[in-house]
Amino acid sequence: MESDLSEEDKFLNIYQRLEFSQKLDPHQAVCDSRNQFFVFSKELEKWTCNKTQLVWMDIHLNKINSEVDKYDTEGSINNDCDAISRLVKQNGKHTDAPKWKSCLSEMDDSTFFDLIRSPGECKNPNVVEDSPTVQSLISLLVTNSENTNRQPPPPSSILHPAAPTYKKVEKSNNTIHPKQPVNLFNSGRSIATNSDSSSNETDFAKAYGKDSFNRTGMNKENNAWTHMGDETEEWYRANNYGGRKSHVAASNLTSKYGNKPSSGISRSTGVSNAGSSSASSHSNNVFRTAQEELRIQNVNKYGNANGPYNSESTNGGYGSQKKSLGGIGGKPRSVTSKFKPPVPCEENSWGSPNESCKSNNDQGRSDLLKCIDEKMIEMIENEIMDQSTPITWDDIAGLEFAKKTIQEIVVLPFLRPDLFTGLRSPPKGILLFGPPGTGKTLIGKCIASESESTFFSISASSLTSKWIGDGEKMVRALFAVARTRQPSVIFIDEIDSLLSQRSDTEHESSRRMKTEFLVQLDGATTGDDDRILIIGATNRPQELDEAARRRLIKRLYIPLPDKPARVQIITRLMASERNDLTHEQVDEISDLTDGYSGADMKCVCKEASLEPIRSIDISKIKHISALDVRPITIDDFRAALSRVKSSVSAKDLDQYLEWDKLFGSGK
Ligand SMILES: Nc1ncnc2c1ncn2[C@@H]1O[C@H](COP(=O)(O)OP(=O)(O)OP(=O)(O)O)[C@@H](O)[C@H]1O
Repeated sequence: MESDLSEEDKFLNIYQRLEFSQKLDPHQAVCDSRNQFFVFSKELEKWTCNKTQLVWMDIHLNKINSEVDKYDTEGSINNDCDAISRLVKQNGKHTDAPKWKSCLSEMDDSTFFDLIRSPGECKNPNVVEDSPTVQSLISLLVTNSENTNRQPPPPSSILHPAAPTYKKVEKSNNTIHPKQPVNLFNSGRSIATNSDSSSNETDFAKAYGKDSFNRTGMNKENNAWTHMGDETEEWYRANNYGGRKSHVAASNLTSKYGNKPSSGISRSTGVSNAGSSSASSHSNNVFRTAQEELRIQNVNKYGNANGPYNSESTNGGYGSQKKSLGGIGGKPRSVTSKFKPPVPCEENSWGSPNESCKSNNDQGRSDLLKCIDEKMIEMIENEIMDQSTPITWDDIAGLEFAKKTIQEIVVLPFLRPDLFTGLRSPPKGILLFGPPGTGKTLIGKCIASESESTFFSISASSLTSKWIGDGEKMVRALFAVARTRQPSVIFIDEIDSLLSQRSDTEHESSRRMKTEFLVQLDGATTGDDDRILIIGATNRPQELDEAARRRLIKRLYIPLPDKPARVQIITRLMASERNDLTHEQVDEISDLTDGYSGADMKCVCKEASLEPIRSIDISKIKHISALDVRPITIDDFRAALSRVKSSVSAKDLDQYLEWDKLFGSGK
């Protein structure tokens, strides 16, 4: 599936998600600058998740799909989730948060600041050269110090001068896996090398379009390093950072980094050779302040001192129109500007509502959604809110007991809430358990359409992989949106993987998501006012967390279809196909399919319906009329049955029956 998003949109999308997920919690804002490290070290764990998220998004955007296949050393990647966990495992040695924590906490201040300024040159033996963690760390420092309005680290352009790319790296024996996403903050493209600046521009322009080359504020004449040099100089002027020199001329800086063949990060960030152009721009040794230099260049280039971001200028700066990297008023966010998260309305680090929160209120948005990220709301409405064809009870074969119970406890109370109050109030959590492919999802959809509710369908594995790191926020957002769309049904497929029994070894983010889910579940299932029904579906009820089990009061076993149900499925599916099956033959097929699930039955029917096509001579298939294709016969079913087997074993069935006896709502 090719995404319609432009490269820039994709980048903004990912960048904002990352930025969003790095938003500080209030307690982190009180830490002093040295303690920041501990906080950020902790955050590295979070960063690991973000990388995963990034990997996932890349997978989703079809950027590394084929690479994932190559990566599958065990030969069985079943889904994105597996792929990601494997990628994370591989990347693990680079993002080893505890190791970083101890290594950095022991580090003296000067090593620490050296690391920030020039990670590639840091001589600390514990710092892994080329480690993406170093870059992540720097990115975190930059982003977070902006968030907290504390003393800023060096300008981000020093550390990651180039715009991010989706550069594909060929598989190699590097310690960093080739499929590891290109660090957003480190493009791997060295833009500013004087000798090949034009080719770099071409590269960059190729990747982002000619326009975006200008929009980043980096262009051929006013080349990136000159710009960086100025910014750097200003930064050093403004901040006596870490007790170091308060003023360092840009040329000094550039020669320091520019002439050394540095390794690791600085090489890849483009810092290493970047100095030469700057040096030439300062070669006449006339010292100007950064501000002056910038103004002159802007006047030359744009005809005004404010450069591309001049409010009157039609030349849109990067993000100067609608989109911006957290920038305010169309200007890109600078290192000293106050962080404006893309999150519309969570409390900021200082405990007061942020700007976008206020504007949301101004716009009169629902109170329920005011603290939820707009992007998440959008995602929920687009991806999770199910607007597929309504399902009726007649579409579900068999399962009479489950249907009757559900009608009684769910549908009627949803339609007439006034009749079902007090003792009659219905359960708000239902668990559907049973073998795969027996119609649990169908029932969920049917409940939603019959009770005229909004249907939210989410699979737990997508919560844990797709929104990894953001899972807990996603859960909160999901329930908030569901509250605004009442009555609503939230259907959670594979609920066992979301609410499996908690263990000490599980990841922090997954534990947080579980807790959030249970809290929301509790709220939704005990709140009298809410008309939200939670339906969990699982094939592994025995793995469900006890607390979750308790909250899903009605636990209904959805078994394999019995014979009448199988007849019903065959008849319904064959109704739309030409066939010459008699009642007796349908009966025979249903006998032959004992032990098949509803999904298996569908497979058999599909396979049988292909037989008439297979019998057509391949040379005639192009011209044959649909009416000339022979009808489906019993023999086609016999052939299909030799290929399609039941997917559920007798042993599995015993387990369900046993669990039903213990915890099920029975017959
Ligand atoms: N009782 C049924 N009546 C009609 N069709 C059914 C029934 N059960 C399953 N099917 C068919 O099988 C397909 C899969 O069913 P569904 O997704 O509801 O199963 P499920 O129990 O949710 O499976 P899983 O546990 O794997 O998610 C349906 O789209 C439908 O075509």
